[in-house]
Amino acid sequence: MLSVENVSLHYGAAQALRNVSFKAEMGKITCVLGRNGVGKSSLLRAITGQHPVSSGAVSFNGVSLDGLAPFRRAKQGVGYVPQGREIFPLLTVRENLETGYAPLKRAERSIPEDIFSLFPVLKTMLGRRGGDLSGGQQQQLAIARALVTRPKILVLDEPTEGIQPSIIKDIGRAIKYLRDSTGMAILLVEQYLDFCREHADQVYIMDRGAFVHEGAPETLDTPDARRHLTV
Ligand SMILES: Nc1ncnc2c1ncn2[C@@H]1O[C@H](COP(=O)(O)OP(=O)(O)OP(=O)(O)O)[C@@H](O)[C@H]1O
Repeated sequence: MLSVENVSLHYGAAQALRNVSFKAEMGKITCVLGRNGVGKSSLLRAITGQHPVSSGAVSFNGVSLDGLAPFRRAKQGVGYVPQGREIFPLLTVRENLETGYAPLKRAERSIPEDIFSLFPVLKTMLGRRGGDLSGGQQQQLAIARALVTRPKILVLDEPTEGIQPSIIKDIGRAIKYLRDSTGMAILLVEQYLDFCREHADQVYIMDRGAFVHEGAPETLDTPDARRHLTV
């Protein structure tokens, strides 16, 4: 499992995470909810190594990730789908997928076929440039690219943001399939309450850089939880 213990993170003098601790278990979908700017992306940056933590510890399956560069975390099995997708617009879909080879040994460098079962549209668009895809197709490509790295934990930053409902459904189906078929851990941050309610096994709510609520998805409907989610 992924374990985050007492992590704080600063941007200069501004503190974005305050002594955050939580766990994301294998074979479970863990969802972190919160309003704009409460620190959700910062939490994922701390986990993936995109930004250094000021204090605290992050480990995955007993291996400390502290101080490791992002590509070394990818080698440990941390797959990242960043906010805004960060597709390479001038590379083709196939080339975007192949950037996921970077942490793999030469013999492992192939595109797993089940990516195309999850997201069939990608197979028909392998030769198209990433920048020509719709937002929803780019999100599917970003998830597929992370899957090429053979992650043991998939970390997604607001995967439903700006995406049409039919593709949100496909993404929901995909993460459930991945959880059930591979037993990987899935950690996602979201503002979209219904998506978390429907798919999460465990939810956390973040407010001003700290967790203020933890429980099963049904607990999202309590007044205490709602207080931290309404704008
Ligand atoms: N690179 C940065 N430099 C300075 N401050 C930053 C930086 N990135 C984020 N912040 C600040 O840190 C706080 C947490 O931001 P973060 O992006 O983690 O929030 P978030 O919950 O992911 O929000 P959103 O839903 O808008 O992505 C915010 O106050 C934000 O303005």
